[in-house]
Amino acid sequence: MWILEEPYSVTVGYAGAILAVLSVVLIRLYLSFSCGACTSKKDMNGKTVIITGANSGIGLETTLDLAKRGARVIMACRNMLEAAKVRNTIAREAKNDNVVVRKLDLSSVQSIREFAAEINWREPRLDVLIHNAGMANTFSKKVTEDGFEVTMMTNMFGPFLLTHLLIDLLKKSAPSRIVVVASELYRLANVNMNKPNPVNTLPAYLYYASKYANILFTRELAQRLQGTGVSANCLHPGMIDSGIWRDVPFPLNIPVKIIAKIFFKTPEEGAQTTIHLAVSDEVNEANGKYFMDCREHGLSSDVSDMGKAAKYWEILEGLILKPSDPRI
Ligand SMILES: NC(=O)c1ccc[n+]([C@@H]2O[C@H](COP(=O)([O-])OP(=O)(O)OC[C@H]3O[C@@H](n4cnc5c(N)ncnc54)[C@H](O)[C@@H]3O)[C@@H](O)[C@H]2O)c1
Repeated sequence: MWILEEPYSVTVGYAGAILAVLSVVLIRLYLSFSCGACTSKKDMNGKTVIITGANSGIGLETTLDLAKRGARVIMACRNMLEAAKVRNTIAREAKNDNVVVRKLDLSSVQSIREFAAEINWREPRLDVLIHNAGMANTFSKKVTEDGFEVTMMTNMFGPFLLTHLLIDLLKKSAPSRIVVVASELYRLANVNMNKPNPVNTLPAYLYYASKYANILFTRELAQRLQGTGVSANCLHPGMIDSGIWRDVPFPLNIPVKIIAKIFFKTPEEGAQTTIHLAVSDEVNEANGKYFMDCREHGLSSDVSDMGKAAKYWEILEGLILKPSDPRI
């Protein structure tokens, strides 16, 4: 075996370490330059924005940016204690006291109805609704108190119900916007029209399916809202080093954490396309589109199928809406 003399092996060791650090720095630099940043300087004074899942990751960074622009930001969160702490930091940093926390658990029909009732009662206007909250349940199958599979409920059925319950306020405040945080991982899945509430499907697959459903939903929503002054667009934030990976089980979580630290973007970088869709005048005319790095992107042909989107919409109506709920 060929063994280096000690001074050489130390030199090679140092050189290797320097090369590794340099590679990571270069990767990080590339990631931050390749990430399209929202360039709009738009002031949001007088505008009200609701953002779900606002207390961590992409949602937190989006909230901070919108608060700095002067918006009234309603942080719709599950964990009130955690959200209140984050809210205070954001209000201080943004010098905006008009940031409030409201309780919303998207996995509970009752919580969604209570949240929407409070908003409709308290808020005179709603300019932007951002469906940001999301969860990825890797292995454990879970059914909610209402009998829905938890990932589909949180990521798709809940936002569908919430949109219906807030649509009159959005229309009253037009021009207004709905922004849906989907994912490029939609390409790995499909929705099952015959089994829309897939309680016995592999949970990891359902994250991808819920993101596919988010895109179908946005496209049909945009079509139905034409002429109302309310637009709906969706986006992929990039691969982001956020809490979404927290449920990856041991020992898989260790390489995932390392990969995320090196190769994924920061939550601040990940928030840019959401912010762009929420504020920028450049997207005034966009409706039913998919964005990435603050630019419009193409979709696969099957998720662009409007017949499929219309059919899925009707299934969701039957699954989650009451006859007395507003229809879009
Ligand atoms: N991180 C990524 O690489 C990535 C990639 C593509 C898309 N996304 C999407 O971005 C969005 C934001 O995720 P993130 O990466 O910031 O992760 P995150 O886990 O930091 O944020 C998700 C937020 O959703 C909230 N949430 C989860 N379940 C909820 C429920 N039942 N009711 C209310 N709130 C709930 C969480 O509390 C959290 O605040 C998600 O929709 C996610 O699917 C993330």
